[in-house]
Amino acid sequence: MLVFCTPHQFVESICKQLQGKVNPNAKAISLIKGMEVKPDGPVMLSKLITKHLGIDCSVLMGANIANEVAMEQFSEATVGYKADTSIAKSWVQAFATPYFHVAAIKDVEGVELCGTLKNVVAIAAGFVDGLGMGNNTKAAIMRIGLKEMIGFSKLLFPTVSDATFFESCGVADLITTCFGGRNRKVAEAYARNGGKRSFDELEAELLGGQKLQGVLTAGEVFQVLKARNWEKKFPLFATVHKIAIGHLPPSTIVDYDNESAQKLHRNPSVGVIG
Ligand SMILES: NC(=O)c1ccc[n+]([C@@H]2O[C@H](COP(=O)([O-])OP(=O)(O)OC[C@H]3O[C@@H](n4cnc5c(N)ncnc54)[C@H](O)[C@@H]3O)[C@@H](O)[C@H]2O)c1
Ligand SMILES: O=P(O)(O)OC[C@H](O)CO
Repeated sequence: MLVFCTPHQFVESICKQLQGKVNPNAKAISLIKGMEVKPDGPVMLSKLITKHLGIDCSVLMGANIANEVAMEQFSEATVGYKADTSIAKSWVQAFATPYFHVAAIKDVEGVELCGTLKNVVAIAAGFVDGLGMGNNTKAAIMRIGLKEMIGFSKLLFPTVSDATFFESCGVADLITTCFGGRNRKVAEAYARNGGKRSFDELEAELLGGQKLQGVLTAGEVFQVLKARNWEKKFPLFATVHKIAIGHLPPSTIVDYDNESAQKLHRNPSVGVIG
């Protein structure tokens, strides 16, 4: 059993180092929240691991801020698996404890996209905090962000299930990250400084060697939006990226094209009910 848990930007190089050294019967699981964007489109990391190592790869995502899990405080997680129920059962057995409840669902892309995209929304939530706005604003941003997470996931993978977003990997992880995560923390500092200190500088100062995922993911999501002409469908995702690279001021996080957002919410082609 191989467990992958590293910042997402290093996965491909790690896989290349492992090539030819892994038993073909091994099973992998990725706890990594992020994706890669290749010239022909986005690639989920579970797929990248399978491609490089030729082994099955499930994912485990959820509302799991590491220090709280380490203190054995009750939390839940979701295993996303491809097809084989016996593999899913073995991962649940490997991870579950009385204080860490694990459920498995057959929606590997949906579970992985929840973990990936919530980091972009957490950056937006951090901007709201840094701007001194209150809980109503943060809740609004989280609601719009969740709608964009669902819409984007279903456009990329029509098999993604609505039910996935109500598991720990979905709404629960969104909530914990928007209130207690590192993405939120660094984005708050970025907005407090009016966007004048870079994310790289703030990450180094505030995270003591740990790595942010949301800013890179916002850039990767933006590449997909540009390539597919979806920018107007996902105004929050696009705005987070533009703020993070300094093309817009942090205050614009509540100032994006609301008309487009309303259209997204009512557009049945993205499977979102207004
Ligand atoms: N920390 C959490 O609360 C938490 C919870 C759930 C999921 N995750 C996800 O797990 C993944 C890993 O997060 P983390 O918090 O454990 O990592 P982290 O931010 O603590 O990053 C440090 C790790 O990255 C490794 N690293 C640094 N540079 C590297 C390089 N060039 N090549 C390879 N490895 C390198 C370090 O050795 C170290 O193990 C992320 O995708 C994150 O979103 C984290
Ligand atoms: O600290 P963050 O923002 O990387 O979030 C950590 C985990 O993803 C929460 O489940």
